[in-house]
Amino acid sequence: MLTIKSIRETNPVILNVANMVTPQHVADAINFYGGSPIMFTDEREAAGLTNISSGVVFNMGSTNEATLRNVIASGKVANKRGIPVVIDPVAIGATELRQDNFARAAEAVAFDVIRGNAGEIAYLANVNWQANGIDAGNGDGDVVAIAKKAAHRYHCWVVLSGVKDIVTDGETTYCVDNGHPYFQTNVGSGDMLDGILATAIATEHGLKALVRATATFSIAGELAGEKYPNQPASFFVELYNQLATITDEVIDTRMKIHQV
Ligand SMILES: Nc1ncnc2c1ncn2[C@@H]1O[C@H](COP(=O)(O)OP(=O)(O)OP(=O)(O)O)[C@@H](O)[C@H]1O
Ligand SMILES: Cc1ncsc1CCO
Ligand SMILES: [Mg+2]
Repeated sequence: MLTIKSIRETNPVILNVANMVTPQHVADAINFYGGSPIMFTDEREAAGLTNISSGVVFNMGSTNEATLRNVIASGKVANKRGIPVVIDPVAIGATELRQDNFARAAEAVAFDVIRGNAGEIAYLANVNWQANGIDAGNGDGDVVAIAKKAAHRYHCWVVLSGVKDIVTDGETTYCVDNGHPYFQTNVGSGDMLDGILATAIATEHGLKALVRATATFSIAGELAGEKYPNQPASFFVELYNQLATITDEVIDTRMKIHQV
């Protein structure tokens, strides 16, 4: 089982192609959870940094031609070395450029995990959904079916986040029922989850590790929300405190997961 102790002992280096909005949030989340974050922007060190990493995260939130090259260069090395790749198709429904960029990344790189909200994963599953920019938006599709369809299409694990998080390999599917509405109030909580997931599977590769990491992040948010029930910004700072101090006992007690 993935434990907090094993994550902290492993202290895996997690390489990030970040977006321009939330790199500090992502670095802090990885660091407080027990990983060692590093960001880069120059393609000339993509291979060198991937070589020293145990997990990579590609956030497609503000990609340009240079960052897309970084994703492909790092992803190819990660695939060759068996280093897990997490990709976040931020707002992929919004523009054709985002869709082309994701397709180019998918053509060159095999992903271990796609993590997105319902609007993003619905786009990848070819299911009609009214996404709202970076936010999930509205749709009446079944999120379990959508996540499974995307997992089959890209041959990888999918974590579809929201009020309930769906974690699937396309066959075995778990629903995580923990969380707090203030996650949605804060920009970048999904990006932070990407880093948490990479840190988890860099420590222990498997669907169960992804499920536990997803629940851990949501439980940290529940605890933060209990401390600051009416202060969404304080919630976000407290989320870091909770990530830094959460224990396996608390996770075991509070975790609400079921197979669907
Ligand atoms: N209404 C909610 N209730 C409980 N938990 C939520 C809620 N909305 C989101 N979460 C949690 O927030 C985290 C991020 O998921 P979310 O779907 O908001 O990502 P996102 O839309 O990609 O965010 P961002 O683009 O701002 O980074 C997940 O851990 C998820 O469980
Ligand atoms: C606001 C925003 N724009 C591009 S990425 C990002 C952060 C949420 O992913
Ligand atoms: Mg997002």
